[in-house]
Amino acid sequence: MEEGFCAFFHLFFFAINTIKGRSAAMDFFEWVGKHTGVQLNDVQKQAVLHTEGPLLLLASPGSGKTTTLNMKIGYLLLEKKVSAERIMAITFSKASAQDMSDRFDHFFSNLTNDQVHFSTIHSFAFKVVREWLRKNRLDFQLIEGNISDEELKKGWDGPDIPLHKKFILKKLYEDTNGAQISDDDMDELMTYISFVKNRMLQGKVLERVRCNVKNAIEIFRAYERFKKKHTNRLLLDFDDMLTYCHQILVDDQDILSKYQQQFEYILTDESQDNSVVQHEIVELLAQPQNNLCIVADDDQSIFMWRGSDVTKLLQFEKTYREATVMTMSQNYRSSQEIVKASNQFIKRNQNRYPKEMFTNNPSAQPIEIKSMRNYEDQLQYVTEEIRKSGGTEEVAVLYRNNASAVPLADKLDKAGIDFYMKDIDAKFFKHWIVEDMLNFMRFSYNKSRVDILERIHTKFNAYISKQQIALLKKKNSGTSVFEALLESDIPSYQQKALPKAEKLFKDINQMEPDKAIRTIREKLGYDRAITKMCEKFGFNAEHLFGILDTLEKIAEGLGTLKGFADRLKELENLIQTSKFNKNKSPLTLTTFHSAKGLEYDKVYMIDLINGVVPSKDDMDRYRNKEYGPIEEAVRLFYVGMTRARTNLELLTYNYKGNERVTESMFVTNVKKIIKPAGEKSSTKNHIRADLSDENLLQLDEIELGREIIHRKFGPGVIKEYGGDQIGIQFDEAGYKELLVEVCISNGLLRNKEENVK
Ligand SMILES: Nc1ncnc2c1ncn2[C@@H]1O[C@H](COP(=O)(O)OP(=O)(O)OP(=O)(O)O)[C@@H](O)[C@H]1O
Repeated sequence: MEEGFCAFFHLFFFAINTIKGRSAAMDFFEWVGKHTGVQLNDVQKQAVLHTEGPLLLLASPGSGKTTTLNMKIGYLLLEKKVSAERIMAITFSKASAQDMSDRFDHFFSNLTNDQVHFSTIHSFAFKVVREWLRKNRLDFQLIEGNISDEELKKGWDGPDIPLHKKFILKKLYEDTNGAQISDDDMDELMTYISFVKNRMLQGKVLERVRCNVKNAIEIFRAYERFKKKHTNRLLLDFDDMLTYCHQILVDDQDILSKYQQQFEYILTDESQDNSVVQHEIVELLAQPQNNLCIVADDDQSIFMWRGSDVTKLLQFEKTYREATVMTMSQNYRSSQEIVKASNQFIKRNQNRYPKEMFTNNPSAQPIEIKSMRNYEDQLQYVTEEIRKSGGTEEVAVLYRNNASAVPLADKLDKAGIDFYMKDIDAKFFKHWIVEDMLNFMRFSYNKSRVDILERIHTKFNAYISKQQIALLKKKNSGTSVFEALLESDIPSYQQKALPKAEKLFKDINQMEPDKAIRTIREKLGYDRAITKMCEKFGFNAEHLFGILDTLEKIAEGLGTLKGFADRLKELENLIQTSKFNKNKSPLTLTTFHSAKGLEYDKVYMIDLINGVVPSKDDMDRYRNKEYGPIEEAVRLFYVGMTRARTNLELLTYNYKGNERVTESMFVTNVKKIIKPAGEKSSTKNHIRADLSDENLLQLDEIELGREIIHRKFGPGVIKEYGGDQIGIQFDEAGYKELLVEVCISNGLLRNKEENVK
C-alpha cells in the first residue's frame, strides 16, 4: 500500500517536472534557473547542495543570502523530497519572515504547492511555551504589546496596576526611585532588560552592564519577582518567551525530542542578529543531526545593544567540529566604486571573519563626500537634490537618529516632496520639551491659567515655588498670576523677577514663533533650567537642546504662535501617515538600522559628524579601549553604504547652530580610501616618526581642546577640526591649520603625556 503510494507520488512529481519542462538530464540548477531566471554562482550552488551537517554561510551584503536560502529550501523539497513540515526556516523579524516567504512563492509557487513555514524565532518560542503551559495546566498572560504614551502617562485608577510591562516598570521605578520615570528612561530600561535576558546574564555580571537608569538592577530584579508572584498566572513579556522556551527545551526531554524529530532541517537567515538565547534554542533544536544552515553576515550585526551576539558565529567551528564554512562574497547589488570602498572600510574592524567582497557589476558614479557649512545647508542641499532628480530613481536618506527625521520631513514637505518613512517615530511630538514650549506659548495667551503655570513654573526665572502655586490655586482669582503673586507676601528676589517675567510673556505672545522660542530659552531662562536638570538627573543635554533647535527650525517663517502649534500637529500627522506611502513615493527616509536588507539607486547618508556617527558614547568608550561599540558603529555605517546600487553621497558639516562640529571619523576613513593614489599627500618632506609609538595621536583621538605636541612646532591645543584640516594653537608658533592626513600618516603629532592613559 505504502509502496503504491510512493510510486504514485514519484509519478506525480515526474509529471510536474515534465510539465515544467525538466528533462531527466537537466540538473536542478538548470531547471530552477529556467523557471526563476536566477543562475546561481558556484558558492551559492555549493551552499544549496550542502544539506547534511552544520553549515555557516557567511555572506557579504547583496550577495544573495535570501535568494540562496530559498533555493536551498526548494532543493530540499523538490530534489531531496523532504516534506515541508520537516523544514524550519527562521528569520529575525516578522517583516523578513514575510519577505522570505514572498520571495519563496515568487520562485516556487509554480513548481510546488508545499507550504514551508517561515517563522520568527519568537513565534516558535511562544508555541513551545504554550505547549508546556498546557501540559502543566498553567495559565499565562502576555504583558507586552502596543500601548500609547498617553495611556501610560494617564496611569491607572484603583489599587491594581494594569498588567502591562510598561505600567509595571513605571510603578517599580517610582517605588524604587521615588520619582516619575521619563520616556527616555523607560526606553533605556526596556532595552536594558531585553539585553540582559537575551544575553542570559545573571548575578554579579549584571553590574557590568551599562545602564543610565538609576537603580536599573534593582528595578529589573523587582520586575522579575513581580511577574512570578503577582497573580496565579504566569506573566510573560516578549523576552520571556525566549528564556522560557530555552529552559523548557533544556528541562523537558519530551518536548525537545518532539521538535528535534519534527525538524530535520533548520535554516536561519540574518543570524548575525540572533541573541545568545536565540542561538542556544536553535542549537538545541538542531541536535543530534545538526542539519543546520546558518546564514549570516557578521559585518552587518547591528543589534548588539539589544542582546545580539556575533561571538557564537565567530566560534561556529569550535561549536561544531564537523562544521563547513562557506563565504559568499560576490555582491550583485552595487557598483564597483561602492563595493570597493565599503569592502575596504569594514576592514578597520578587528573582530570579524575576513572576507573580500567583490562585484562584477560595472562602474557607476564615484562616491561623493560633501562637507557643508552647517546643518541647515545639509538639509537644504538634500532637499534641492531630491527635488531636481524628479523622482525617476529610488532614493533613500539614511540617518543615525530618529530625531533627524523631523526637520528633514519638515523641509521636504515645505518643498512639496512626498516621502515614505520606514520607521515611524512620532515620539518627538510628545516629548516633554515640546510640551513645555507649547505650554509657555499657551500661558502667554492667558496668564491666569495656574494649571499651565504649574507645569512650567520651575523652568523660568521667576522662582515661583510649589507653595505659591498652591496659594494661587486656592485663590482661584481668575486674574493674572503675576498680579496675584505681587499682591501676596513675596521674597525680595521675586520683586523684580516677577514683573520682568510678566513682561516677557506679554512680548512672547506678539512674537513670531522662532523668536518666541529663542526668548523663552535665553531671556526667560529655559535653557539654564534644562542644563540644571541635566546636571541633577543625568539627562542627555545634547538630545534635549537638539529638540529645542529643531523646534526653532520648524518655527522659522511661521507668523504666529498658533501657526506653530498647528504646524507641529500637521507634521506629526504627516509623519504618522507617511508609512502609507510605501511603493507610492520613490523617496524613503529611514534610520541606518531599519535600512538593513533594503536597496536603493541612490543613498544619502546624512549627519555624518563625530558625536552622531559614531556617537559620543562610542567614541568615549573607544578612547577607554573598549572596542565593541565603535566596531558596531562601523558595521552600521557599512550597512548604510551597501544599501546603494549606483550612487552614494556622504554628507557632513562644520557647524550645528553655533557649535563647531567635526567630520565623522568614518567619512575621513572613506575619503582616504577613495582618494586616487596620485593625490596622496607626499611624505617625503617629513621625517617619518616611529609609527608604532603608542603616544602618537591617532585619527580618532582628534578632538577639540586636546593638548598635543607637534614634531616641529612644539606644544599646542587643537582648536578646530573638520574636513581635512586641523587647527592648532601652538604655545610658541601661533595658530596653524594643518592637513590631518599629513599629520597622522607621518606621525607628526603626539599626545601630551597626561592625555595618554
Ligand atoms: N546568482 C545571482 N545572479 C544574479 N542576481 C542575483 C544572484 N543572487 C542574488 N542575486 C540578486 O542580488 C540581489 C541581492 O540579493 P539578496 O537580497 O538575496 O541579498 P542579501 O545577501 O540578502 O542582501 P543584504 O544582506 O545586503 O540585505 C537581489 O536582487 C537578487 O535577486
